[in-house]
Amino acid sequence: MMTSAGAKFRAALAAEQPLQVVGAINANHALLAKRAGYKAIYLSGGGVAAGSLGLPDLGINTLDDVLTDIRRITDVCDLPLMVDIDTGFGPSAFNIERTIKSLIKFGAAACHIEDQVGAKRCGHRPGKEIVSTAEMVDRVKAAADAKTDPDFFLIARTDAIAVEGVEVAIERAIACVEAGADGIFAEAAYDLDTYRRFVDAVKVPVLANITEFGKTPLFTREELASAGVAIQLYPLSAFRAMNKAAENVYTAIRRDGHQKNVLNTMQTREELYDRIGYHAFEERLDALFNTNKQK
Ligand SMILES: C[C@](O)(C(=O)O)[C@H](CC(=O)O)C(=O)O
Ligand SMILES: [Mg+2]
Repeated sequence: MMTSAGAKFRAALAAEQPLQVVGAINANHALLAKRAGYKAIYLSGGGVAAGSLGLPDLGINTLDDVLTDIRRITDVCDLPLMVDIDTGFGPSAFNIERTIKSLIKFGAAACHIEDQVGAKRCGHRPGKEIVSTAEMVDRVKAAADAKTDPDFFLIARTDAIAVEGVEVAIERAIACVEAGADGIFAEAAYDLDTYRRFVDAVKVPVLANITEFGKTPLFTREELASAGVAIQLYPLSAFRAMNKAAENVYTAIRRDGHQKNVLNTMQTREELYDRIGYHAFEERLDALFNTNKQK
């Protein structure tokens, strides 16, 4: 029997502690992440919004926008993919059920669903609002019941730390685990002690979102390991770097009338072909032509 994506994610989690999960904004980056040695990758909601659609992370993108990006990644990369599904693309339990089933069908291994209101914001922005614990528990139950692969890894994210404090956030997280969450995402935690408290209380893998320029300090792997964190996430690191590099190139070519000053910042043609297996495809194409010729 083929190993499911969910089972692969669980194997990665068992093999590496904490498991480093990097954001891959597209299929090409998924291949780069695999090449760099990561055991799992991530599709960021903020990344789908900003990268694929040029929109802010405010709950604007739909399930279909996310599924398109998932499929493109899982078509070429066999690393287990964790997906940000924001508030689950509700409002009802039926929508959430459809979301989870579609994710599994498109090859995702794990996801996180959060307790913000539908008109959500980035977790590191002010003005967040959260739904009641009862409503979040319903979301998690709907998601857990919808798993067509029992190994699909369901993470409940709570944004409550910034809104109601750590104590309340931990209580919520415990309620989510009782409702069927396999892991907990403690969003916008601001110190190691908070992670430690979550880890001790929830007894399931805890995710630390180490996103740049946000509310969480850029804790190292060792620091997070010492707090018992199981998953460390870098959702948009490569995306931010890629955008900066693109801006530099656009500015330089516009300014200089040529690209010679920025050539050394570019991936070469050979490197690109190597990363996407271009030559192997070309060999198959040549073989195909030979076959055709013989006919
Ligand atoms: C993890 C996150 O949900 C994402 O969409 O990637 C964002 C990351 C970010 O905006 O830096 C979040 O933390 O809300
Ligand atoms: Mg997000």
